[in-house]
Amino acid sequence: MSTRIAFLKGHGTENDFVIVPDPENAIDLPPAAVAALCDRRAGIGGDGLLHVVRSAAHPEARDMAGEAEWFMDYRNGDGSIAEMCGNGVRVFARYLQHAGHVAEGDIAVATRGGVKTVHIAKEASDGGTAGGDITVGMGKAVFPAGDVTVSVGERSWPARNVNMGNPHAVAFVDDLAHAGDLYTAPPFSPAAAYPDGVNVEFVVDRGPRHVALRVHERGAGETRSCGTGACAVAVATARRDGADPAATGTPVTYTVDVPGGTLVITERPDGEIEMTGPAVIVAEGVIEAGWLENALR
Ligand SMILES: N[C@@H](CCC[C@H](N)C(=O)O)C(=O)O
Repeated sequence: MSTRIAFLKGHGTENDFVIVPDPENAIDLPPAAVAALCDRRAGIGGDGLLHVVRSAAHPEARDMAGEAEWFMDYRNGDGSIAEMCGNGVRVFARYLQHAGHVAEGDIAVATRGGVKTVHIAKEASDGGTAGGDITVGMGKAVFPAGDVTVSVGERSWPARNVNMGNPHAVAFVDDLAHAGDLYTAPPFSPAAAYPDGVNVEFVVDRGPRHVALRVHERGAGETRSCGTGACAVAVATARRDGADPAATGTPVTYTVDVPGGTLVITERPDGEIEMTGPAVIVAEGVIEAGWLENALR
């Protein structure tokens, strides 16, 4: 482990990340190091960590290097690995722009969930400091068969099993407060539905094609936003509402309010899902020499 590591801090709708630029994949980031960096009291703090590596330098991304120069090696805040992070990929693209690796417009980013197309919009004409919104082609949702139940305390709900590269259980509730404090992961059944754990979204209606969610993320706890979760919620809500773009040939758009902001999700007739939202770089610095070694003792 190098003793001096440059980092940045960023967020997308308040889903926040420690960003570790490491083009040549020279930094060893075992799960305990990631958890120490994401610790909100003793570390920098974040729901997750974005390890920024050239695809050609990472064994999991080498075969995507021809399509996408950069690989988002995403880790959850507890150090576990996830297939995809929707807010993370927007913040990742914002970092690449901030560092001068890419310009506004279309880029490709390699992820464990495949290559994602990302569009970095021009900065808003009002000169907002966060830059323009970023739109990500999130791929298609998969609906694994079988009923799932999610519970919190005495209450339980049927949930829609949606896979956005990573697993989600989407439960429609009468009141977001019914999700409780979400200090622990909501139990689900059957256990076989999610052998590797699950992200659980609780959803209420806000208006026509407008919903709000709370989320408990696998590997992070309750967060202020989840991009893949918002996509899972949009498609689950569309099916509940009888809206299927593949059947009608018309794209369907949902506005998804999350505790940390708003995301706009469109499902196209070919099943491709696009997510649009903000991505902000907050700070940058250097990790104190020796701190990580001490944290890992
Ligand atoms: N916050 C993310 C999802 C991160 C991964 C998730 N916790 C998992 O383990 O699948 C997002 O914005 O999609």
